[in-house]
Amino acid sequence: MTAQTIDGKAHADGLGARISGAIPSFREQTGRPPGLAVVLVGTDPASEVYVSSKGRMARKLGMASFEHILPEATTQQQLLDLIAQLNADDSVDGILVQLPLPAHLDSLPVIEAIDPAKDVDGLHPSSAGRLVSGLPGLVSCTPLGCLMLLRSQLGNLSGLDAVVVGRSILVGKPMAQLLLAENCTVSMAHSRTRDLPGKIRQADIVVAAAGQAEMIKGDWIKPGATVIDVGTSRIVRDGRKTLVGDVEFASACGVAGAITPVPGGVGPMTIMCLMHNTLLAACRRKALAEPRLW
Ligand SMILES: Nc1nc2c(c(=O)[nH]1)N[C@@H](CN(C=O)c1ccc(C(=O)N[C@@H](CCC(=O)O)C(=O)O)cc1)CN2
Repeated sequence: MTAQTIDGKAHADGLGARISGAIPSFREQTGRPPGLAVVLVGTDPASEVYVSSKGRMARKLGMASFEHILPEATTQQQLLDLIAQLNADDSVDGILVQLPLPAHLDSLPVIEAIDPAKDVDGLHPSSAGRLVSGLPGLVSCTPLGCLMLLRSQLGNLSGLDAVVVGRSILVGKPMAQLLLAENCTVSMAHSRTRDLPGKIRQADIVVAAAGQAEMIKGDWIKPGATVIDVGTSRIVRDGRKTLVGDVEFASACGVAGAITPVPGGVGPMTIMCLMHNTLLAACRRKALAEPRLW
């Protein structure tokens, strides 16, 4: 069996087309485009790439992009002052602070300082609480993108056994809540889980978000399962730097029914779901009808 490869880039392009199609109507009704503010502290090379991709994508779709690149030595108070300024700026509909922050900064108070109506990363405790409570809100971009891929691949997820490997607030926890809301039977696995291969072997859906290169092997996967790989690790293979996921792609392909590749799977959906959330936040802030985007 060779698994079907789930093309995240194609899905993201489709979503992007629907988002850009909805922006002229927002502009007509408000006299301005939806606005996204992205904050980067320091010079982490991967974060610099992600932040510039976000700004580029926002502009490409017709949004306003406000990029705030702060020096490594930025203090907690300076960062909180910037968040307060962005909260008060009506042209900003979404605020995202790129993670991880430098070690001397505490990310949770910064996330808590963001106006929940502008929390396009879905990380504010209010957004997380709304998700758990089944209330409409803004959902963290990577798990939202994973859910879109799963729905498009499998249709109705009700009754399926799902395992989420990893328990971060960015991916694992919101992913488990989204799958629960789809009526999956959800297990959460993490670094202390006993018999991880055994847990994964029972799952119809595997979402791998542990951040460990190629830790999940093909013979851990239930034949025909759908595998969503959130990991992105750079390893050296045959003397060359290679980007790999948390799943050993070659061996998993021989067992799974469908699998996301790395790169080109979940990553492009993360960026497009940020655009999705920015448009949604903009419509909600202005009490406009929300476009149906997926
Ligand atoms: N505030 C946030 N910080 C971080 C988030 C987030 O959602 N919000 N997620 C990640 C980084 N990230 C976006 O910020 C992100 C990661 C990966 C990709 C992506 O498209 N990856 C490509 C490969 C790119 C490469 O070659 O390096 C792919 O998988 O195809 C987009 C966004 C942590 N921080």
